[in-house]
Amino acid sequence: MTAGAEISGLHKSYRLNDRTVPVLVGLDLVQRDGITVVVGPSGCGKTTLLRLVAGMERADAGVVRVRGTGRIGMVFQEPRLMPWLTAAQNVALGQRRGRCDTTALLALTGLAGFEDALPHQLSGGMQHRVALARALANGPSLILMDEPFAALDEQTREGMQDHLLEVQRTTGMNVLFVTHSLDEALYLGDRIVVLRGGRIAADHTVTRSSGRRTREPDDALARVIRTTTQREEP
Ligand SMILES: Nc1ncnc2c1ncn2[C@@H]1O[C@H](COP(=O)(O)OP(=O)(O)OP(=O)(O)O)[C@@H](O)[C@H]1O
Repeated sequence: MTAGAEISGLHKSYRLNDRTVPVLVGLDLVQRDGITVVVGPSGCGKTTLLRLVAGMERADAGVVRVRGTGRIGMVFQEPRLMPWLTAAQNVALGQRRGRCDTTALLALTGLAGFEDALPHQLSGGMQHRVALARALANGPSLILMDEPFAALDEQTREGMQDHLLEVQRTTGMNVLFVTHSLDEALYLGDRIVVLRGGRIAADHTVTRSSGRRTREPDDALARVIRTTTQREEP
C-alpha cells in the first residue's frame, strides 16, 4: 500500500503584530512512493508544511493524513543529539513503544561498530547518520527531512544523500524532503514539487533515462524548476 502524506486544502497563517500573514492557502499534495522533494523561495512555507504534517503545528483548515503506519520520523538541519548519550542511546530515544534494534539501525546507516561512541567522538556526517537512525527507530512510514544536509561540506553531503537513498531502498519508507539545493533535489527526488504563493505551483515527476541516478543534473528540468521558483508573484 502507498504510504506517505495525503494533504488537502491546507491553510495556515501566522499573526505578526496586528497583521495576519497567510503562508499556506489551500495546499494539496498526495505523496506517491519514494522521495518527494519540496523546493521554493525562502519564506514560502516549506518548514511550516513539514511542521503541520508532523503535528507540531495546528492548521487553520485542511486535512493531513499519513497513510501506512501513520508514524512519522523527523530529521532537522542539525542532528540534535544528546551529547551525554551514546549513539545507540540516542537512536533509542526515537522509539515510542517497544524496543527497536539500535544496532541494526546504526548498521543500516553505516555506523556498525559505533554503538557506544558519544556524539563528540563522531564526525558531522556520522552524527547526521545517528539522527537518521533515530528517525527510523519508531518504524515510520514517512520521514520528514528539513534541509538535513545543508550544513555539511559537499563531500559529506553527497555521502549522506547516498546513505539516504540506500535506507529508502531498504526500508521502502516515503520521504518528504525540503532543500534549497536544486542539484540535491534533482539527485534525490522521484518527484519535485515547487511551493509558491501558498500552494504547489509545479509538480514534476523525475524520469531518469538510464534508470539510474547521476550527479549530472537534467538541465532542462533544472531550468523549468528554477523558472517556476523564481517567477514573480502575480
Ligand atoms: N511562529 C511563527 N510566527 C510568525 N510567523 C512565522 C512563524 N513561523 C514562520 N513564520 C512565517 O511564515 C513564513 C514561512 O516560514 P517557513 O519557515 O515555513 O518558510 P521556509 O520556506 O521554510 O523558509 P526558508 O526557505 O527561508 O527556510 C515566513 O514568512 C515566516 O516569517
